[in-house]
Amino acid sequence: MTIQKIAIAGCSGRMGRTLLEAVTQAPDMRLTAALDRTGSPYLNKDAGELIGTPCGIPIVSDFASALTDCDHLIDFTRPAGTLAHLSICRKIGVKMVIGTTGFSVEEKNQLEAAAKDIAIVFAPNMSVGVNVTFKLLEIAAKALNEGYDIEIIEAHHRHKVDAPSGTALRMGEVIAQTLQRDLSQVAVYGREGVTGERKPETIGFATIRAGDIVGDHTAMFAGIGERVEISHKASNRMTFAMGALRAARFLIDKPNGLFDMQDVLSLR
Ligand SMILES: NC(=O)C1=CN([C@@H]2O[C@H](COP(=O)(O)OP(=O)(O)OC[C@H]3O[C@@H](n4cnc5c(N)ncnc54)[C@H](OP(=O)(O)O)[C@@H]3O)[C@@H](O)[C@H]2O)C=CC1
Ligand SMILES: O=C(O)C1=N[C@H](C(=O)O)C[C@H](O)C1
Repeated sequence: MTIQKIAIAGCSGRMGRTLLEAVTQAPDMRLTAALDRTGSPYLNKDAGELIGTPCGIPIVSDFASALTDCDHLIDFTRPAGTLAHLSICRKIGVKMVIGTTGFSVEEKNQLEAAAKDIAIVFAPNMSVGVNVTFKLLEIAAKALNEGYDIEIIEAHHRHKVDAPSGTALRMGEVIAQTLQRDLSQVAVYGREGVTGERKPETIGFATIRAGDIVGDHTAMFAGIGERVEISHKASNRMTFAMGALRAARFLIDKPNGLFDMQDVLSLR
């Protein structure tokens, strides 16, 4: 068994801490770098202290030198951070697993360009359940392609900064693509005031931010006399972290290319 050398960006964040737990418990992985941004109060502390088990790896902020002895960087931070890390990984040939959400179209193009040189898995949701849900949405959209109004509802914790969630947007993309609609033309993000009647081809998004909700997503297909709801509810961030580890294993023999969890889970 070849041991994969893993670096974690944003290691003191919610996902960073969960990833620390997952990586330090994985028999085929070794944590070789734990990174936080400049100014983090955790710099120079043992990364394991964040999860109650010291591991001898200090938290540092100099990505370029910390990444020299790593195979993969797992990055769940913010678009600006991920893009800065991307350019270093591209330069020194470190593969990336990117879970960050909230990228603009232009920023996503930067990921695609970097994937010419390094292998990347980029997915708004790394859980197996959500990725199976995307397949269920294809089936539902194909069968309920007329006479059903489509709405996507998502709920997350009070600290989440982007909306709608990356997963909700991907759900919209999957449905729009199946129905040969252009999401940028048919998406409706929230409603207020005298909105007029619903246009049949629209795909609506509704966002809830409250408490400690880990991540709930529902796609509703509402017709006359019935409605179908396809839901996923995450109750623990470890489901995302385990998906990220699967993604890193998937990348071992990939020299370059941009992949998502549908590739990792052979769902395409
Ligand atoms: N794909 C998936 O399966 C999942 C994706 N996510 C996504 O992952 C991301 C992180 O979520 P979460 O862990 O809850 O967020 P947190 O805010 O808890 O953690 C984010 C971490 O990134 C750091 N960070 C913020 N901005 C920058 C920057 N510009 N450069 C470098 N580091 C930065 C933060 O540092 P500081 O504390 O100093 O700000 C923190 O350590 C979000 O985009 C979220 O949507 C979340 C769960 C699952
Ligand atoms: O910020 C989060 O917490 C999550 N973000 C992802 C998203 O935006 O879809 C995935 C998950 O739902 C948790």
